[in-house]
Amino acid sequence: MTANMHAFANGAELAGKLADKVVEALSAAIAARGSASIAVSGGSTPKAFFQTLSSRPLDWSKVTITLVDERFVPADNPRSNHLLVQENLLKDKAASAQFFPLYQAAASVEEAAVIATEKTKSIGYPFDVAILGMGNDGHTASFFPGGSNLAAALDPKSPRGIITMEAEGAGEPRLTFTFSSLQDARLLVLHIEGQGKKDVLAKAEAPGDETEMPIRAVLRRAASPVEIYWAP
Ligand SMILES: O=C1O[C@H](COP(=O)(O)O)[C@@H](O)[C@H](O)[C@H]1O
Repeated sequence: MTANMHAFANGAELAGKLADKVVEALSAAIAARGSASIAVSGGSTPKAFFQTLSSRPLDWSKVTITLVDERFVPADNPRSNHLLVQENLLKDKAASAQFFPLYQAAASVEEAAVIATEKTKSIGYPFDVAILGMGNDGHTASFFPGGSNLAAALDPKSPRGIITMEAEGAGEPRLTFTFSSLQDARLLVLHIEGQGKKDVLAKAEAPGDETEMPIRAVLRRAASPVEIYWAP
């Protein structure tokens, strides 16, 4: 489908411009439907963007925030995406937003996925905004090459909701929204930084199997245009 590249001089400039774009999309959703939703990624890339976004004026009490994916670890674990969002986004002006975690204190990751799917249904689809990241192995969300549930995660016929993923490169078992849940977000962003990630993107844009670089599913088949935000 369509991908539009937005390149910036540095991460701070990117964080500001991406926050502008996201606030515009969330404000439009509130004006049109009375509420707004955003699914965000974890990892090392989004920290500065989260901090910038959290300081922006908006009726945050009408905004629901969730995660694109999560590790099967509680929120006090340093590797938790929830913790990253808690410390960098759910503060300042954005403190009044509602947050839906994916991690559930269930006996198994499978059970947690069922509970999280049920709980996040009330957010409503499509998401107004989904911000994806990308790993150096070409994964996005928790769609990992060689992942245990990769085929189901990428299948456009799989239902919206959360499924489990285990993979060599993933560390802990993961919880991830399916491709069908994310690909039609009203604003669909791929946020990457560094020359290395730009090179990975170029490889993903070349011919090759989706399962080798699952970000290809988004670049090739997302219903919404993919807005790529990049800085060196
Ligand atoms: O495992 C994950 O990694 C990706 C990319 O993370 P980064 O550290 O390279 O920015 C992230 O998008 C995803 O949400 C996270 O769970």
